[in-house]
Amino acid sequence: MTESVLVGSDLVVTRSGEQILDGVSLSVASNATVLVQGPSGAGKTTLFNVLGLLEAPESGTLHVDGRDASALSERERAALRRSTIGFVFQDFQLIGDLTARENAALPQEHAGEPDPEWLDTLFDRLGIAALGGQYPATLSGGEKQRVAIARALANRPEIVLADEPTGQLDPATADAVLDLLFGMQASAETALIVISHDPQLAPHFDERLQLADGRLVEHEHNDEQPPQTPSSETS
Ligand SMILES: Nc1ncnc2c1ncn2[C@@H]1O[C@H](COP(=O)(O)OP(=O)(O)OP(=O)(O)O)[C@@H](O)[C@H]1O
Repeated sequence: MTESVLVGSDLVVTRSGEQILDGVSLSVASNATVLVQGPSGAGKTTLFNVLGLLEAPESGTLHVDGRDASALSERERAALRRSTIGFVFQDFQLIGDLTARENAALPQEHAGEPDPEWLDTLFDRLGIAALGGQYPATLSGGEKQRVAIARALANRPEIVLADEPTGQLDPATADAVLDLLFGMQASAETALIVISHDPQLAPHFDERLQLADGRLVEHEHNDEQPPQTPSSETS
């Protein structure tokens, strides 16, 4: 049985008296791919922030890589976030006056663990090896997204969280970016949690969660196991 790398239980977030997350519970296996869907305003980005330790829930518990995040100080949560989670933000969030390579290297710098060979590997696999010296303003949306993916994976995180990673891309580039994200997820053995409106993404994921009004209203497992061979009962 694969162990869970992320376990949220009864997560609640309230803003201005309104429940934005209303008792969300979920468990993500260490190599699972999970798609979180839901209409605008359902609470997807809020869930992304909570699962990514960017925002503390008002109540409920969250275990990340076996550690109870609710019991940690702000500083400890930041350290846990840096060491276990890679983020791909909807708007890339690349720093304009750093090159692509410098942007992707940031998590390694923050952790004090430079690993230029791994960055080379990431840039190669993502097809952006030639773009390392360029600044974000000179990159296309798809190229920026690839740099953002390289940055998310720079520290070999256990969990990658991606908020609408294909939202700003044309369909062909979106497909290419998704392929890369899945390819990297499989080879780096991370859990991949993607938030997206796009219903076409669903078949690619092991699990699909549907959020509505801050609640998890559906949880589907996509069983792609090959059909079982007839059991020994006939032999
Ligand atoms: N800082 C805030 N203060 C008050 N309400 C907020 C705040 N941030 C988000 N909300 C509200 O919380 C609800 C959920 O927002 P959230 O961004 O998590 O939804 P979402 O599912 O990601 O939406 P979208 O798909 O449009 O990005 C929305 O009704 C939003 O208006």
